[in-house]
Amino acid sequence: MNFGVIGAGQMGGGIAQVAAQSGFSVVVQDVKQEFLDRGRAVIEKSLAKLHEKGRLTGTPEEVLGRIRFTTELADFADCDIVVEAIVENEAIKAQLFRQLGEIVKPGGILASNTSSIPITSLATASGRPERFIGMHFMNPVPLMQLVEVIRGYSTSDETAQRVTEAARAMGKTPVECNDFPGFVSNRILMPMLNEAIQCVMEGVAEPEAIDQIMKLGMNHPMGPLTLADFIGLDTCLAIMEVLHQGLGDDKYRPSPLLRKMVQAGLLGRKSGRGFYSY
Ligand SMILES: CC(=O)CC(=O)SCCNC(=O)CCNC(=O)[C@H](O)C(C)(C)COP(=O)(O)OP(=O)(O)OC[C@H]1O[C@@H](n2cnc3c(N)ncnc32)[C@H](O)[C@@H]1OP(=O)(O)O
Ligand SMILES: NC(=O)C1=CN([C@@H]2O[C@H](COP(=O)(O)OP(=O)(O)OC[C@H]3O[C@@H](n4cnc5c(N)ncnc54)[C@H](OP(=O)(O)O)[C@@H]3O)[C@@H](O)[C@H]2O)C=CC1
Repeated sequence: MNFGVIGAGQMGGGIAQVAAQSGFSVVVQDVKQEFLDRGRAVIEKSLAKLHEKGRLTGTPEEVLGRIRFTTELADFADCDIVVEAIVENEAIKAQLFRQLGEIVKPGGILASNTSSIPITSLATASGRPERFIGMHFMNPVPLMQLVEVIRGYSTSDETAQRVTEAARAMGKTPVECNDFPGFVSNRILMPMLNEAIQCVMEGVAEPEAIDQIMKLGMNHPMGPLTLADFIGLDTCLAIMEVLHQGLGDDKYRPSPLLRKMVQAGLLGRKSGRGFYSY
């Protein structure tokens, strides 16, 4: 299997890693060499950790040897499946898929790891809607079980089947749903994180207390503000905007504090500061 990944950020790097762990031959692309170098370093660290715990088949070097890093989209020409994991912005993703539709071999499947953007719109941009699908991995990819598989309006059964098989080969459990804003995962998760942010804004409790209450009281592995910082506050805001616009209900209005923090460049873990400092 020739597997392509676009974007070497936290999701793209993780997807490339698990694809290589399952024996696929992987190409990862990002716009600048420095992003590729950073992505590679994160993958190396994760592989070392898994190896140390005896949870890796083969050595980290063997797995890394199956990943090729590039800045050229042309290197995806021979891929069987390409998963996009760039910034959560519909216009930027659509532009990328217009290009990819021209580059990837006709039988190749294009997939998006988008958290919320309509799969059907991206499928139209790609020019190959039958061979387009949502393949939504969870963060951190090497540790999380789920892949949410989202069919667009024209996605073929064969495409859904091939992507489901690929997800299983990557050690994941694929679960299918339909193309509605935020799908299932973020339609349910993100309003909870948004509400936690609203609690900070209204002074209901300090961030640490909100996280403790949800961890100890609901057995969540991470408190909602820790999780929002982990996902990236820019990504959380982008998802809330899609829910708000797409479902047309003010219950999905992004918290003004979330908007202000993103404007201030406080994006969470990836920028060094969000609700906590890293
Ligand atoms: C926004 C979207 O569109 C969709 C989304 O993804 S939403 C986000 C979904 N994800 C979640 O909700 C994650 C919630 N958090 C969790 O499930 C857990 O905190 C977790 C699985 C991340 C960690 O589990 P944990 O065992 O309780 O925590 P922790 O002890 O910190 O980590 C376990 C180990 O895994 C390691 N680890 C963490 N990330 C790793 C990675 N990427 N690769 C390899 N190892 C990793 C840690 O270093 C740690 O190792 P040690 O035991 O040696 O210290
Ligand atoms: N964070 C999460 O928990 C999850 C995120 N997702 C989704 O995955 C996608 C990526 O998110 P995440 O990995 O967190 O984001 P990151 O910000 O970590 O990574 C995005 C990467 O894509 C690069 N990029 C930006 N624009 C382009 C472009 N035009 N062409 C190629 N590469 C580009 C970025 O470069 P630069 O540094 O220049 O911006 C960066 O390396 C989003 O759609 C998000 O919604 C899905 C599941 C979970």
